[in-house]
Amino acid sequence: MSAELLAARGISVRFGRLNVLVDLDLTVYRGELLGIIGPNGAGKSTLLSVLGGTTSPQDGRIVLDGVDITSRRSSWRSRQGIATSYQIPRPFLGMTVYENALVAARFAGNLRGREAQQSAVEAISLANLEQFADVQAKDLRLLDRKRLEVARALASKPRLLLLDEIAGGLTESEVPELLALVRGVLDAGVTVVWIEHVVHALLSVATRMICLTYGSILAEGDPHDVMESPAVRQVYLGIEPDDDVLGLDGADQK
Ligand SMILES: Nc1ncnc2c1ncn2[C@@H]1O[C@H](COP(=O)(O)OP(=O)(O)OP(=O)(O)O)[C@@H](O)[C@H]1O
Repeated sequence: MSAELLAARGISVRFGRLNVLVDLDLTVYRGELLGIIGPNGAGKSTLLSVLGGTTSPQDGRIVLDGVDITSRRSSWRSRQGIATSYQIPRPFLGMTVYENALVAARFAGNLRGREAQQSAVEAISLANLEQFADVQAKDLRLLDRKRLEVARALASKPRLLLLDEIAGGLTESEVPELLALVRGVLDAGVTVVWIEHVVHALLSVATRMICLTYGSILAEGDPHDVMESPAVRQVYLGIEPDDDVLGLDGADQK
């Protein structure tokens, strides 16, 4: 079995005259958590939607586990194991947590009967939502709706989970609970690609990191090395090479 789960090659996306992704190559390795950061408008969400199949690139190829999926729709990709969770959860509000997970297992995962039921139960358990299984989604607080969003994705039995800014809107005290869930997903053997602006959250779980800017990869590698790269600090954090962010220059002045 190859270490590569997904390979995107030469991906270009243009919206009118705007080049959003430019001849981009991306490899996702089995079992990793690949974090993607970058300034607003860098093309991160577009990249995720290209992988998930909701945006078609003008150029490029995407291969999942040796199978060319470039021309496959998002519904086909979800049945083949690519699931996405978005920043703003969109569960069926009038359905219970269990019903939401079951619908995802059946329609996104194409599972039937007991297999669908079992997958829904396992996903709810992994998302730590058992106590809310019979609660309607509309009655959940934001953190639990986010858990449900991830549970719905897990119920389809993904090989690759795409997370689009799922920490957005949470309080600082809620972020660790979300991180525990993401760690559980990784431990369950699901490969994860996570776009996030809450960088400290991403840094605590990412095994590899990419910084995108203007639709191209600016830096790639060990998460802390990427964050410390002068180019990333300049483009993403707005810290110029000469900036004395720690106040060291003044330390010796009397
Ligand atoms: N469907 C679309 N039609 C036209 N332009 C689009 C479309 N989707 C995205 N864009 C533009 O493409 C660029 C990249 O958007 P994208 O959402 O991928 O960036 P991002 O890196 O995810 O940004 P953010 O961090 O703000 O979410 C932006 O300029 C955006 O306005």
